[in-house]
Amino acid sequence: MTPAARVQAAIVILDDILSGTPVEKALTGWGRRSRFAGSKDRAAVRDNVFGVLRCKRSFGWLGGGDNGRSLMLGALRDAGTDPRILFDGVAHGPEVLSDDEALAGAALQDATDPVRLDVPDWLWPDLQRSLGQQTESVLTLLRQRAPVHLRVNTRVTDRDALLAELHRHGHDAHALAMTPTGVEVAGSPRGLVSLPCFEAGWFELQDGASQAVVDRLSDHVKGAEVLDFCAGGGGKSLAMAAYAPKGLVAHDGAPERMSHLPERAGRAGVAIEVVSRVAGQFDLVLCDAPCSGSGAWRRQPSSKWDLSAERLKSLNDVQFGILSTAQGLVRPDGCLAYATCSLLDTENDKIVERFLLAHPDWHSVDRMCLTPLDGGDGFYLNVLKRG
Ligand SMILES: C[S@@+](CC[C@H](N)C(=O)[O-])C[C@H]1O[C@@H](n2cnc3c(N)ncnc32)[C@H](O)[C@@H]1O
Repeated sequence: MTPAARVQAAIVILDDILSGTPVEKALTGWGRRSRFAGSKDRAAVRDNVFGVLRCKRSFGWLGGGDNGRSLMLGALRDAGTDPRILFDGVAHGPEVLSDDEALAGAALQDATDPVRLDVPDWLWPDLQRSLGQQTESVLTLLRQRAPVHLRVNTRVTDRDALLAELHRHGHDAHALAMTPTGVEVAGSPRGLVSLPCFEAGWFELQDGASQAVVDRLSDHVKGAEVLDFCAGGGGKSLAMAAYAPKGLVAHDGAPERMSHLPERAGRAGVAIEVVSRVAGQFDLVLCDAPCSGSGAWRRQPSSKWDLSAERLKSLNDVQFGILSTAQGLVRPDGCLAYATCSLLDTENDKIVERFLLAHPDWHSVDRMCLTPLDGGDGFYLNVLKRG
């Protein structure tokens, strides 16, 4: 496919998404209808779509509209590319720009802050209150593509050996500063999971901030009975398993989300008991709660636009409910850890405050707040104890 044809494909997919089709479904649907597209084409089209979704408001402003065509037009203007080069009317590419389209759009410096920084208006006060002076720099980073991070499985190898193996296979990779287990790979993650060292359990794809959360819990994990109460796909369970707990149980309110965990644990050479009902009490209970995902908007940009005040409020109630249930699963001298990949204080400190008001026998013993300025996703952790 030509660059223009890739742009036209992105326009079609974006229009499908804007009409309500979920992102992955829209991409898969286009992929099925476009057997001629090779893997590089598919990757480039996907990149176009995700690039626009991250910057939907500012690109719409630059392109003078909010349909797929205007958004791609804005994307090209933002990149400093003359759109007439790609909107040239040649077969499979976008139609030539109309006079109206050529004149539409305005300079970004005239846009409001939420438009310029690509967030919904209603969320702007919450973001400003939560991020303070870092609001502009954090939101600017969230407009860009997320870095690719790996977690070395220290039960099998070490970071230097993994780096050497990645270099040997032609990947440009370096150690991450924010976690001793982290590696950043330049460019795309494609091909990484086909490496023999992946099959041998040397690494998992995991953002550095997720790893840093588990590092921070490592003293509570070593030799302890641990419950990962919201295990999902098991990223944190696997990372905790590397810190040698005495036992590790994975649970999730939607147990089907853990379906690949036994296979992943087998590859990593670690023991994780997957349960749909929890029995007993634990030294550490981690609640990696469902949240807005605002710290990971680079990876899931559509969740930025799908979030609403009502949805946030209902997430807050779920978060509080999870902590209230999970505290009963903690041994008297154990720890309850609350984590989210959110940047919003309403999902972080405010939930912990609400929990402590309702459960005055608990108090906070550790707290960590990461933003993309630290090198990975935004993440929040608060560790609570009784007494
Ligand atoms: C942020 S995800 C967990 C990600 C996972 N810990 C990881 O590192 O890959 C949150 C998970 O909480 C689960 N969940 C939602 N409500 C729950 C509840 N009431 N009790 C337990 N888990 C719940 C969701 O199904 C989802 O898998």
